[in-house]
Amino acid sequence: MGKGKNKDHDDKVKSSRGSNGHHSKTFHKKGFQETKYSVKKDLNFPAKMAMWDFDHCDPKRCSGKKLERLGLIRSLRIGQKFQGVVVSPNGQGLVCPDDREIVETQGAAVVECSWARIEEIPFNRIGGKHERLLPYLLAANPVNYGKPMRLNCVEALAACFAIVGHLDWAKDLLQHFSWGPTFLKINKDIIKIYQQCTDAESVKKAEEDWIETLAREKQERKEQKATVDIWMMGNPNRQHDDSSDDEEESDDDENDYDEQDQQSVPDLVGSESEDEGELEAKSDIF
Ligand SMILES: C[S@@+](CC[C@H](N)C(=O)[O-])C[C@H]1O[C@@H](n2cnc3c(N)ncnc32)[C@H](O)[C@@H]1O
Repeated sequence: MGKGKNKDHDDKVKSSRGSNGHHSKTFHKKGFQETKYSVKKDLNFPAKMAMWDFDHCDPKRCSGKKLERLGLIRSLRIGQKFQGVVVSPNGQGLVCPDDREIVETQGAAVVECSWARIEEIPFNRIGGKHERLLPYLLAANPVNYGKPMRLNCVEALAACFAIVGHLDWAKDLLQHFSWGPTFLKINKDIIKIYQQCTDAESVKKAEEDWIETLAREKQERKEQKATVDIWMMGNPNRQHDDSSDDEEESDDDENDYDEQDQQSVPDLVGSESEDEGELEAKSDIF
């Protein structure tokens, strides 16, 4: 029995040559066929995917490396260009539904690096003819959860596929990550809007409208909260002072309200500017 088990194991462990030219051993783990060092091709995925990997990240937490282990993505060398859509902080226009044909025929690529070390990337030696930014989307990965624009590599690729109309590809890709489906869930509404656009300009307009709507809704929520807070503070005073002159009391209340209102203005403005800072994180990042 022990012999048979070993034989079975030996059958599964095979030497193969990865895209980086190194020999590597493949092994089976949790239903996937992975390789110890890099690549085991999953030839079933419908789109080509590639990355320039600058090895900035912890391999255990790096989504690009995981895609590579799954055989879904290939590594490109510095100096090598990519024919498909390059989703990159160096992009000019935004990914848009008009990119669909390029993605379908040539695929999509990302730059696997640390956000903190982005200035070290030799963007002039990587990339391609179709370099793109992503429009406003929220990250769902554990490192940058809830932050706009700070997507990791698998989220960036999935976002690109979803925007060009391949939500099915996005789902397939993200299902390899426990938090992956959450990315599509928290961005569901805005992805639908982007999918209905055509070119980069229309996506830009949709993005601006979305950010404006978010900012307005946030402002309204704050105003509602401020009003509720004022009434919560005001009502007990009324109850305590019911013996005093109604008119005078009413004037005081009004003054109190004004004062309160005045005081709350800087607070609202202050916290709103923080929010705007968050909404404008996109321009801060790039
Ligand atoms: C900076 S790396 C971080 C990778 C991370 N260490 C991981 O585990 O995947 C993320 C890459 O995804 C792409 N990306 C993410 N958000 C983007 C955005 N808003 N616009 C353009 N590209 C983006 C870029 O290729 C970027 O270099």
